[in-house]
Amino acid sequence: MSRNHTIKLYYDIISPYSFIGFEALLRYRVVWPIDVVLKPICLGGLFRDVGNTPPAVYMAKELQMISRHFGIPMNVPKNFEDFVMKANTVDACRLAIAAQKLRPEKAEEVSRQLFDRFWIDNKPVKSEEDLRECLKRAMVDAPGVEELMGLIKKPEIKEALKKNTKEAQDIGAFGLPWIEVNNAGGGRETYFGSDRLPIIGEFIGQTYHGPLRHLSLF
Ligand SMILES: N[C@@H](CCC(=O)N[C@@H](CS)C(=O)NCC(=O)O)C(=O)O
Repeated sequence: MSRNHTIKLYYDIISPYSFIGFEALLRYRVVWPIDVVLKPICLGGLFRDVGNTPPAVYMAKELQMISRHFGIPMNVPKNFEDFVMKANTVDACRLAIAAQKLRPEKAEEVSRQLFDRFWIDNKPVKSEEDLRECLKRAMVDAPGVEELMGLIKKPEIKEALKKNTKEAQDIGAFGLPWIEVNNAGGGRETYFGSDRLPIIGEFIGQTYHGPLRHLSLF
């Protein structure tokens, strides 16, 4: 049995701060004794259910600075609001869940490729072709690509995305990334945002050394 702290990360590919939180936590897995559990959800559904309509004020400029800080080459399109409002990442998030079920060893890389395509290449992650491209980049084998593309249409995967979204709501989420930390001593805390690693560190008795610490360990 693992004696690590368990961190659940609730995220949606549409959320740029989720991308930062995803990479930040996965990087810290080699720095802190943590297990990271990925929980793709539907941010639109969460906002609707909790009645949140957040303003996108200052986000575009701030994101460019944050991505530099983290060394994640995100691109914030000029038509940022339009880009996000017109996007649909529901099937992308279903694919992230399907990968956890069918190709767990590829699940992280599938999410990463979806985030990369949307937030680095600024390309949609909506059509079958878009999603197939991400699976190929994640080095999923050809039969796996076909199985996963079939699986995202199945009720069990649609339900799993709804279940994760409801679970996030039940633990207080109103935005993303939403992070639940269960420390090894039995304590539990939840956090909103990719910028909470210093206080998460405090909760699990670890020090935060900035966004690039993992690089100095190899
Ligand atoms: N300070 C947080 C901001 C996160 C954030 O603004 N997330 C957006 C989605 S990308 C959200 O859920 N906003 C809801 C709200 O602000 O109420 C961070 O750095 O991660």
